[in-house]
Amino acid sequence: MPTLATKALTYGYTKAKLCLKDVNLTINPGQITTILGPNGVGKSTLLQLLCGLLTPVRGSVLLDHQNVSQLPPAKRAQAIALVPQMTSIGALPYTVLDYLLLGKTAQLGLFQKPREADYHQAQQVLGELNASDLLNRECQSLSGGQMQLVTIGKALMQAPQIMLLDEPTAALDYRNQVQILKLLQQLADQGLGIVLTSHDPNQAVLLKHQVALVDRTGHLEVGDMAAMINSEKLSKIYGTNLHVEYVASCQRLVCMITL
Ligand SMILES: Nc1ncnc2c1ncn2[C@@H]1O[C@H](COP(=O)(O)OP(=O)(O)OP(=O)(O)O)[C@@H](O)[C@H]1O
Repeated sequence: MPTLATKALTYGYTKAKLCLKDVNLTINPGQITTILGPNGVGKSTLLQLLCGLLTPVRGSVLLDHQNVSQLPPAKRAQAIALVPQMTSIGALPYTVLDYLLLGKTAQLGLFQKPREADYHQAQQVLGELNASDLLNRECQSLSGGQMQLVTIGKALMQAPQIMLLDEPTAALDYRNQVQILKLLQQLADQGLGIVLTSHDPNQAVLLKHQVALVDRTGHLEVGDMAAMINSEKLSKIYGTNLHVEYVASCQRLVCMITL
């Protein structure tokens, strides 16, 4: 499995205003990285840079030693899957099955139809997500949470080596949140590099590995979960009082808000 790394990555949508500055982040095989930070600091932008949808103003994103923005799109899609934020997915005129099969595009020839095995994979992926009943539904008829599961399913269809997920549990109920977090752990155990954004530091605690905090100046600090998740760092980054405490009954740190 490849390593994905940014070197002094800098980006702005306009020249006048940079939103990410000198970001150095390494995503190793089998490692989960949770990106936390306030609204609008550039977390989604970072994911789009990591998969080559956006091109850095300065610095680079390297997949092993190859520049991601110079890789052919099919090669990129074979290595990296992006699960976009729910708010950026418009109304889709597909059935769930057709949408899932779009995940195979990079592996099929130009005029090649999906193969028998691809249909089986679509059923299997929905089964893993506990959403088999959605197979023949129109995407436009799905609830927000159902669509989020299906969108994760489409990324799984790509059989990527690295998965980037933008707030993958934002629309999900607690059972589905647990299911997706466990799935991410399983994928990491299989050697995939996993990066997700979240607004819940508790997810970073549960997923344990690496945590990246993006601040309002566009700088990113990265470290082990134990070093990054504490009251002081989180209160500072979010600009509000947060309390992080070990709760024995949960056997983990818990992040709490206070009013
Ligand atoms: N296409 C675009 N054109 C211009 N500015 C953009 C564009 N997309 C995002 N931005 C701006 O870039 C900044 C970073 O946006 P981004 O979506 O990466 O933030 P985020 O950290 O993911 O936020 P949130 O937590 O609210 O999802 C924001 O100020 C946003 O308004």
